Amino acid sequence: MDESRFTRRTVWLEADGRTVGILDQTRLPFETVDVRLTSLSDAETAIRDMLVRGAPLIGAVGAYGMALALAEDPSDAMIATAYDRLFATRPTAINLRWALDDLRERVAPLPEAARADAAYARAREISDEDVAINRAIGENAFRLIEARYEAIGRSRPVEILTHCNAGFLATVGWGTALAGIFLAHARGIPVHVWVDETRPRSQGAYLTAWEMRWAGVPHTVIADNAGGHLMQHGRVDMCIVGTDRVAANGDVCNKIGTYLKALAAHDNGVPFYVALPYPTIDWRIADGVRDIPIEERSATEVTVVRGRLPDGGIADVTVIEDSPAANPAFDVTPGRLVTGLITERGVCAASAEGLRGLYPERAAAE
Ligand SMILES: CSC[C@H]1O[C@H](OP(=O)(O)O)[C@H](O)[C@@H]1O
Repeated sequence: MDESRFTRRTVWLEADGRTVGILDQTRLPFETVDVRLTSLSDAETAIRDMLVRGAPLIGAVGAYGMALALAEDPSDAMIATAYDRLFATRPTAINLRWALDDLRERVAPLPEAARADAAYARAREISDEDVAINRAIGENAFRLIEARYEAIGRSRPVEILTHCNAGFLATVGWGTALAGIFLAHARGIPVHVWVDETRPRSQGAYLTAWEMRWAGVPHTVIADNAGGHLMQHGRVDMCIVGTDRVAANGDVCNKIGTYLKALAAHDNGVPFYVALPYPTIDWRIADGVRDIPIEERSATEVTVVRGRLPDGGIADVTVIEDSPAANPAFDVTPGRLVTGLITERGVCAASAEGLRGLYPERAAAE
């Protein structure tokens, strides 16, 4: 298998060693457009306006954003300014804070002349580590899919439901929730993926479906409200989703609508898995439902939809007029509704004990 297909750079460093390249995900699936980031402001805009999105990818671009800032001005004041401006772009995905904390800790002790190079080098390390971690998550998820295939007597494809986009577009490579699906398909285990469209930004319909077509994985896009019905009628063998922050008690924050899928899965005895790399764990939050900050995005994301016109052009169309709209971008699923957390180290219960068992050194350090 040509694994490079799944490590398409969603973020990369240009040959000049300073300019940062990204795939503009606001244009997918209608157009494939690369954008060059050359300043702190460019990185801020890219994250805030979701040209890049997905917790691990936001973390990697945040790291490059710090490097871009220090290339402009390597002062202590710029470290603080860049940290605050990048941190403020999106409040929920913990990977952004994790990356900014990491960069600040590494560059602050250095002489100003060494800071930019060190920041670029660390941003590259974070990016490369993300690809490796997600590949490991994929292997652990693959084993769950393979076991499910055996459990159904290898009689038909494994039916997997996913929400939003947690594929390679949400990371630097491989993805989290989708990594195991890519591996199962490539290794000849038949799978079919129910792709929640995931309103209002439609990351499922626009991005996950694009990845499924890219990888040749059989899939069907469904309205967000269809998943419960499919589970009720035995059409789903397992759910696998990504996450933007997992609290120390195992509560899972993910795209709005995830909690409703978890409730339907629990009610119908469908295993509900969440895939995540270690930077997505927030050891400082004891109760995710209570304490994870939920991003409120613009109501226009609900009232305006991007699509292709009959003449082939792309346009944003207002589909809701003259009424107020609300747009909480995430919700939190209690760990009791999660069958297991799939990490690079293995699968554990969505609980404080489960997480401490996989990451004893990190739990102790916080
Ligand atoms: C692997 S993290 C993917 C995660 O991020 C998405 O949020 P957004 O598209 O708003 O950045 C969504 O919650 C996905 O599950």
